Amino acid sequence: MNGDYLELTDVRVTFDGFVAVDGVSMTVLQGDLRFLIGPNGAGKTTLVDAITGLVAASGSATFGATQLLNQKVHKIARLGVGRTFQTASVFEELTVLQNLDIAAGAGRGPLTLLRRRSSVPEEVEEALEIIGLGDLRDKQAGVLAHGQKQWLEIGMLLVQNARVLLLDEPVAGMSAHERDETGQLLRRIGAERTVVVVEHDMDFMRSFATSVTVLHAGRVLSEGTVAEVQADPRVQEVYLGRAATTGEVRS
Ligand SMILES: Nc1ncnc2c1ncn2[C@@H]1O[C@H](COP(=O)(O)OP(=O)(O)OP(=O)(O)O)[C@@H](O)[C@H]1O
Repeated sequence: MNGDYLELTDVRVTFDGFVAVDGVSMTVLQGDLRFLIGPNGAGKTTLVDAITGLVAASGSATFGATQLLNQKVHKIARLGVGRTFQTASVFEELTVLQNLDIAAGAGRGPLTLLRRRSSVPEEVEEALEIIGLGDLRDKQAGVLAHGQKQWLEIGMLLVQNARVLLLDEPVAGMSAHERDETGQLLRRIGAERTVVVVEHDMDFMRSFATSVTVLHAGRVLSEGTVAEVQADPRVQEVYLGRAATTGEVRS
């Protein structure tokens, strides 16, 4: 096993005395496509916020040998840990290529950024290929379909050399076709990276998760393969029972 894995130990986040994340420990290996599921308010997004520096936390979250908790947001990004939000945050007036170029420049100094580019950098070409937006490179991001914007945002993490990707509900609002394309994309990028997907879409989880962690009231309720967590009576009681007919769980 190389050092490319995310290890959380007893992560705890408190808001004014309210414990939102209550001692979470989990390990996500490179090549794993880990889904983080659980009812609304379980603490999924707060856990991702803690790992990416948006909220203070106690405990430990390491990637390689580096402690991520309570570091500055930009430092965590530079360490190779990237995230997306529920709403895609791309620059709508800029083209696909410009969005990727700016993201690629996040790690470079201002002087290098100002220098005119004669060709498309290799990492941007690669990202375009992986996210399947090569033909749309000169389109304004604002005219992309919802799914394509999410893929562009993932591409922006790839050009920043993210080794850990934390994706918050990446398929929310997508068509069935877009969901499937997104699953294939996550498989491609997940083979060489550590990917954690926060999701409520249980059909999507069943199709693409290689492992699942179920959070409930800030704690890990269950963890294992899709089959294992689905068969866990505690999970059925607090969460999956409600999804039996809809495929989607919202409380
Ligand atoms: N900034 C904050 N201040 C106070 N409480 C917060 C804050 N952020 C989140 N919480 C609370 O922490 C708990 C966990 O919220 P969180 O958004 O992490 O849950 P979640 O599992 O991501 O839910 P959802 O599936 O609805 O996105 C909730 O009770 C929420 O109200």
